[in-house]
Formats: sequence, C-alpha cells, structure tokens
Amino acid sequence: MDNNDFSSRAGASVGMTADAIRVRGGKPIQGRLKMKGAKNLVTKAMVAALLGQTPSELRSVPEISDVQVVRGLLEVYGVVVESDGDTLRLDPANVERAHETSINAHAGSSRIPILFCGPLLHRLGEAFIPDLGGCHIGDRPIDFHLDVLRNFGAVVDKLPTGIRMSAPEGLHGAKINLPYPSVGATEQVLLTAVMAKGRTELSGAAVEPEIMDLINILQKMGAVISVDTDRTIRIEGVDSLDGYSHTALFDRNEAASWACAALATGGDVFLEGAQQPEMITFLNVFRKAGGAFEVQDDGIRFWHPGGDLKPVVVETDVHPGFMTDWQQPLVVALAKANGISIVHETVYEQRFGFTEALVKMGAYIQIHTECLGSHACRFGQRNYQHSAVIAGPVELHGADITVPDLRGGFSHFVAALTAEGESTIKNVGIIARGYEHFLEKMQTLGVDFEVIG
Ligand SMILES: CC(=O)N[C@H]1[C@@H](OP(=O)(O)OP(=O)(O)OC[C@H]2O[C@@H](n3ccc(=O)[nH]c3=O)[C@H](O)[C@@H]2O)O[C@H](CO)[C@@H](O)[C@@H]1O
Ligand SMILES: C=C(OP(=O)(O)O)C(=O)O
Repeated sequence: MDNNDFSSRAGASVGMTADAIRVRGGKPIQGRLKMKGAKNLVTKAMVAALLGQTPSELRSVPEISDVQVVRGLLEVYGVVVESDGDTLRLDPANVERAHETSINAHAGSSRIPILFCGPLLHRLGEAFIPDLGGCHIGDRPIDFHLDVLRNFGAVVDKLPTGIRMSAPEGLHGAKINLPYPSVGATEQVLLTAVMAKGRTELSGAAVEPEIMDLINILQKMGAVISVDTDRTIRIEGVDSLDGYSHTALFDRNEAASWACAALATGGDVFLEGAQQPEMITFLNVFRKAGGAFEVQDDGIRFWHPGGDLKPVVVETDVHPGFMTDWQQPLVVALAKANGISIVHETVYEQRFGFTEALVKMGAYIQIHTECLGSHACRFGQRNYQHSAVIAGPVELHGADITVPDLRGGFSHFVAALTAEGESTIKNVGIIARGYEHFLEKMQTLGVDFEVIG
C-alpha cells in the first residue's frame, strides 16, 4: 500500500476527509484544546482486553485511525467492540469460537499486530502476524519481539507473507535481557508474561509512562508485576485475568506537539488534561528554548512570552529522556531561535527526513552522521544521518509539502503556520493516525486554512 492510499484511508476512518489543505501562515495560534488518551497506550490497552475473561472498559479513547485499526483487528478475532462517546467496551467472550489467527487485512497499517502474539498464543495456541506498518523512520526490526516470544516457548516460523507462531507446550516464564530498552518489546514481555507459567524477570526494560499505565491496567486485571528502579520488571504469571475499567493516560506527545506549535507561532494554548509528571523533561527544554508554561490542576498553558527564542542542545532518548516523538515540531521552533541548536536523535536512525521540507521553506538545517550530543549513541559509527544542526533565526516561507510520517507531518504543519504566505500540505490523512480532530482543532486555534482535496 503506498503512503497516499494509507493517508486517505487513515484520515477517512476517523471522519477526516481532507487529504490536502492550504494554510496561510503568519498568525499565532490561540485557544484551548482537550488532550485525550495516548495513542501509544490506548492501542496496547485494547490488545490487553484480549487477555480478560470478562469485558473491559476503556475511557478517554481518542478518535484516531490507529485506534480504528486495532479495533478492526480485535473484531477479526471475535472481540465485540462497542463505543459510546470516547468510551470503548471490549468483550472477548467469543475469541475461542471465532478462532481466527490471520490478520492479513490490516497488514502494513500499524505496528500493533506484533503485540497480539502473547495474548493470542495464550488464548488460541497460535498466531499469524503480517508485515507491520507504522512510521518509516528507520528499519524498525522486530528481532527483540521474536527473541522474547521464543524465550517464553513460542515456535516462530518466518513466511514470505508474515510470521506464524505456535506454543505447543504453552508459554512459560523466562529471564530476559533487552539489548535496548524498546517500548514495544517491553510491552511484548508484559502482555505475554502475565499469563505465562511461573516467573519472568525482564532487565533492560523501557519505563515510558505509557508502559507504566499498561502495567496499571494489567494489575487491575489481576496480574502481579513489580518495577524496580534499575529497569528490571518482575512478573508472576497467573492462570486467568479479568477485564479492566480504566481511563487512559493523556497523550503527552500530542501535548508537546501543540506546545511547540504555540512557541513557534508566538501563540498561547491551554491543553486540558495535560499533566506535569509525564512532561518534566519536555517542560525543561521548552523553558530553556524561551517558552513559558503554567501547570494548572486541569491542564497546562503553553505560550511564547515575547522576546527571542533561545537555541538549545537536545538529545532524544528513552524515558525519562527527551522523547523522540517530540523533536520534530521543536525543530521548527528552533529554526526561529536566535543561535545554533543541536538535536541528536538516538532512538531512530533515520528520523530527520522531515527536515528537507523545512529547508525548502527557508530553514537552515544540516544533518550529520556524527553523534553531536553529549554521548556517542548506537548510530555513531554506522553512517546514519542522525544529528541536526539548526541555525536561526530565519523567516520561513510557504511551500508545497507532502507529509512523510506522523510527527514529521505535524512539524510541516507547524512550519506552514509560521511561514509567510501560503503552503499546500498533501497526505494530511497520516496526521489522523495520532492527532484527534486535527482540522477541528485548527479551527479552534484560529488557523487560516481550507481543505483543497
Ligand atoms: C505505537 C508506539 O507505542 N510507538 C512508539 C514506540 O514505538 P516502538 O515500540 O516501535 O519503538 P521501540 O522502543 O521498540 O524502538 C526503539 C528502538 O529499538 C529498535 N528495535 C525495536 C524493536 C526490535 O525488535 N528491535 C529493535 O532494534 C528500533 O529500531 C528503535 O531504534 O516507542 C517509540 C520510542 O519511544 C516511539 O517513538 C513510538 O511512538
Ligand atoms: C513513531 C510513532 O508511532 P508508531 O510507532 O505508531 O509508528 C509516533 O507516534 O511518532
């Protein structure tokens, strides 16, 4: 499936019919937006419902296309999914009767199918996983996932169309050490270990807030999980789990995106539902770059307080570091800062493709293969273009842009908001993967735009 097909399908699945928009920039964004549950938690929470003997209820579910994709997958497996406003009720009672192990229909649209393995192996004894989707920001291998599953006793066969798995002897607890604190692989361990026979010890785990919220959910279901301060997670397998009732953690990535949009445009936004603990690292960088914020009980206000924006040196990292999904809109604000900034991307090897469009719009950005942050990362000696030097301040001008991926697309949109003149942005449907009611939010914030395709 090419990106344009996916873009329009993604947007249309959540009522975003636009595929191209024209934006007239140069106006600060202003207004109040509500942050719903995190894309990176909600989709996994939906998979967790497969493990329950009784129905689950998930609240604050955003209307984004990644949620639709996972809903479609669950329905293929016989899970009955009902929505009422932003609440989902997921009933897995029919999974054994439906006994569907092939989810080819959704190949290529999301990375979540790989997380179905553990729950399906527990429930059905087998699983088939097609080629995965998600943003094209590096190779995104699944070797850690497959190693993890083999450790639990799964038999893995790679086929030309995907991966077939079975667990002839059932799954048993394991001692696992991740070579890198991968978010997905940590979730794979959690979703598999909770019902594996015996104990699992995972060292080198990722501890992102979305993972902690998934642990909250699994504990509500009856799982026994402890997290140590040294990235070790211990799980005692149980024989059965119930459904859960849970309000999803807010989307800190969406919040950071709109905060950067306010900074870059000289604007002022109040993000209802945003919370400080999950954003501490972002808030520090936002302040150092010249932004102002105020934490309130019901959300966080972000604004540009006037004066020059300041250059910063940032290294993306696993939590509690600066999240890789935050750097793209920040780069646009840094293009407007007075001086030279550096962003060293240490999580994905190819996450600066989006800067080409910014350069076309007048930004001064150079990408280097060297590690320009404070420490050498996995990509330093491997010829990956993973450090960006951004010199400002520059005035951006409008351009014709095609959205390459979710966060890169959002940064193009921010660039168009700050630019002199008009920009046309194509492939905007991809933005609906992770940003709820994007066009409506643009209206709320006073953006001058029209849908052109
Ligand atoms: C749906 C979701 O939650 N997506 C998030 C998740 O992606 P995702 O879970 O895919 O990201 P990972 O944390 O697994 O990836 C981190 C790094 O580990 C590497 N790796 C990962 C798995 C593997 O089997 N082998 C391997 O080498 C990846 O190529 C990457 O370089 O965490 C990322 C890092 O916070 C975020 O940017 C994504 O928004
Ligand atoms: C990389 C991202 O998502 P995914 O892992 O779903 O592609 C993202 O949200 O920026």
